[in-house]
Amino acid sequence: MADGMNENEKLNSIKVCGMQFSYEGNDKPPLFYDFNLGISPGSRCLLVGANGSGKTTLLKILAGKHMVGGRDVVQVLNRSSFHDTQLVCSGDLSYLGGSWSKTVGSAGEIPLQGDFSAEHMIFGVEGSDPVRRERLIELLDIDLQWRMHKVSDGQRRRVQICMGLLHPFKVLLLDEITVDLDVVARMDLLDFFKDECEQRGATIVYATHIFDGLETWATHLAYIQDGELRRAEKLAELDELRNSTNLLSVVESWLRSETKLEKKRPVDPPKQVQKTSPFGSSPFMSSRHMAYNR
Ligand SMILES: Nc1ncnc2c1ncn2[C@@H]1O[C@H](COP(=O)(O)OP(=O)(O)OP(=O)(O)O)[C@@H](O)[C@H]1O
Repeated sequence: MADGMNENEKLNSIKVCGMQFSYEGNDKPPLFYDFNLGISPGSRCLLVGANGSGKTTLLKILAGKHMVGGRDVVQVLNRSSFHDTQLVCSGDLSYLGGSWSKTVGSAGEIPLQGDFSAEHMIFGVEGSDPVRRERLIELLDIDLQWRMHKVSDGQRRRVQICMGLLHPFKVLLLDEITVDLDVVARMDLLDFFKDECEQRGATIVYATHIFDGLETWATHLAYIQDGELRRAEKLAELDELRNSTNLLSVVESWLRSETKLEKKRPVDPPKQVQKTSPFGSSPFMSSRHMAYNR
């Protein structure tokens, strides 16, 4: 189906098996416990859920920013997203998150303190294809003379998005990056993403609270509540959507009817053991549940 992909990659672009995750120093039950997810190549999967349900955390785990369990627990393109740094360095795996100061896709950490032009930022990303770069600059209507510390939030965001998309990703993780964009930029970008999936077999996971125009854009939907996967299905097979005006009302009804989930199992080993452990909270103590932040 997808150019440049081997047989293994065609099975699942993203695979999460029995994942457990807690934020460090957190006494609460794990945010994710025995979490499983599989996303096939070419999918455009919406990730929905209430504030605090775990969308950003999940995307960051998939992006390899937190180490969770062993190499086989979180796999992107059949490789461990945390351990295999080539995934991000090569541009195969790209993450576009909320904050500009964070890693911009395969472009690395971007300092924003100085007076940089959009041109400086965009052309500073090495190894990008000039044709793709021109297409993105045009699509996002970027003026290369923009001074990054003087532009609007939306204009700054366009440059960030452009940089994150310069390399032809195989898996793209989007954490609500369209909030600052005007409606034309947003719709053009969504069309671009659709082309990327249909023409190159790229896979996109998009966490958002804005559902305008997504009924026909997305192929799949994953709904999480309090770190638990409640629904994961093809959008075309979503019964509620047939009897509803739009996706917004479907998701709204899910969130309104959420009841508190039963407490997940406490983290092992039990606290008492941890307290009496000779290792205390040593960072060298190996734990399947420990999160290492990148
Ligand atoms: N750095 C952190 N340390 C400890 N707890 C955290 C941290 N970041 C997030 N959390 C907690 O993890 C849970 C999930 O947060 P997350 O940001 O993944 O939710 P979200 O679904 O992306 O929310 P939103 O829709 O508001 O963006 C929340 O209860 C939050 O308080």
